Amino acid sequence: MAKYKGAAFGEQSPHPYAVASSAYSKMINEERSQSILVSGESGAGKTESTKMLMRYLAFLGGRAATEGRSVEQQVLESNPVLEAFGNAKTVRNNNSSRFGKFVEIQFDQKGRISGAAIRTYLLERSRVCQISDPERNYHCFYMLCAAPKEDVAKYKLGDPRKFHYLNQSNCFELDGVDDSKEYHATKRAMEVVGISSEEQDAIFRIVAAILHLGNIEFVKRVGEELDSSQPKDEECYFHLKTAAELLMCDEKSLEDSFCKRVMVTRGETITKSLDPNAAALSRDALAKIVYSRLFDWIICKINNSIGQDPVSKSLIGVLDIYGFESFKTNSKSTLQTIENSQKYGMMTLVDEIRTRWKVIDMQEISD
Ligand SMILES: Nc1ncnc2c1ncn2[C@@H]1O[C@H](COP(=O)(O)OP(=O)(O)OP(=O)(O)O)[C@@H](O)[C@H]1O
Repeated sequence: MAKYKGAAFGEQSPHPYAVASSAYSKMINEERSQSILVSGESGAGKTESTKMLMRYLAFLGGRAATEGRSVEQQVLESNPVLEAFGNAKTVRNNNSSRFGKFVEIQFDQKGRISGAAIRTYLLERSRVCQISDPERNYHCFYMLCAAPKEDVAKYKLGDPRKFHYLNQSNCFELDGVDDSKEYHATKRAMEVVGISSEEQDAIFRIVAAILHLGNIEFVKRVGEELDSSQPKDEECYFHLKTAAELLMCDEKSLEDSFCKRVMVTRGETITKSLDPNAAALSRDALAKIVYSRLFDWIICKINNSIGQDPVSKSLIGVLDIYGFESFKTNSKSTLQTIENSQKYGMMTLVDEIRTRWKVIDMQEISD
């Protein structure tokens, strides 16, 4: 680190430290905020490079250890929490970030770090309900299944192979990763970033509730002719009840929110029963929205704990964007759609998705 300090860009061998050093010097000398864009294919090393950039900025602008836990320490310590809830195993990377991240490091007049903010966007919500072999869902689900016995019993969990949102893929474990140890490490990191033990319990209750939601299957309601649905059997009713308990909501209302659709027209409210397929889609939609709101809440909590400097002089932003991927199911028409969107603008892409996949929710489109 010391070797790169003050060295001209290109003087030392290529390294993220050289980029961070150059951004810092420019910020001081030109009195202007700087941004570093970290881009590359999935698995190229963007997240690891981002961590190195942060460590180097902390080295240049950090405070002495005697001044208590610093902003830069907190930013670095928030990584395990972000990774537990926003990273998953993909074909290319066992710890792939499934969200974009912009970390803003704020500096004071003297070039010392005075605050920070983490902004995230476009978490891949579809992964919560749908995974393909040999990928995994978000790490936190497996960690919770591998938690100490009393926690597993409290959340009524168990073997991850029993949960539909996890067993669509045959991959449950990662080489060299012990999920039970990761569970403890994540809880420790949560504590460091200011998430209390009650809040941790609330977070894990939601994670467990999502797994229970996924196990509610629907069948046509007995004796009804038109579209209708109800949980398939006793086991499904158990998962419904457990999910309601964990989410602290009414079981019947939760069931109705899957099996019925309420439409409000001028002056009247119409309740329409849904068929089993539509009910399963409602269940998945709820799981996705709850998970993405949980993720946003965690980020917000971390930001409050780190603290921003409202009068900071300048900042260095580090953008760690999504890695590019080529899926097996990338059809020619999908690629054509993306090419068209580049030619004609974003709205073309949005419209094409709307018509081709009949999606109307904007968040679904961005996913
Ligand atoms: N500098 C490095 N030294 C050693 N190993 C590295 C380094 N950078 C990355 N790796 C290895 O490559 C893996 C993938 O890196 P990383 O998660 O940073 O990729 P990424 O580009 O952020 O991918 P994604 O877009 O999927 O999130 C890491 O888990 C690590 O094993």
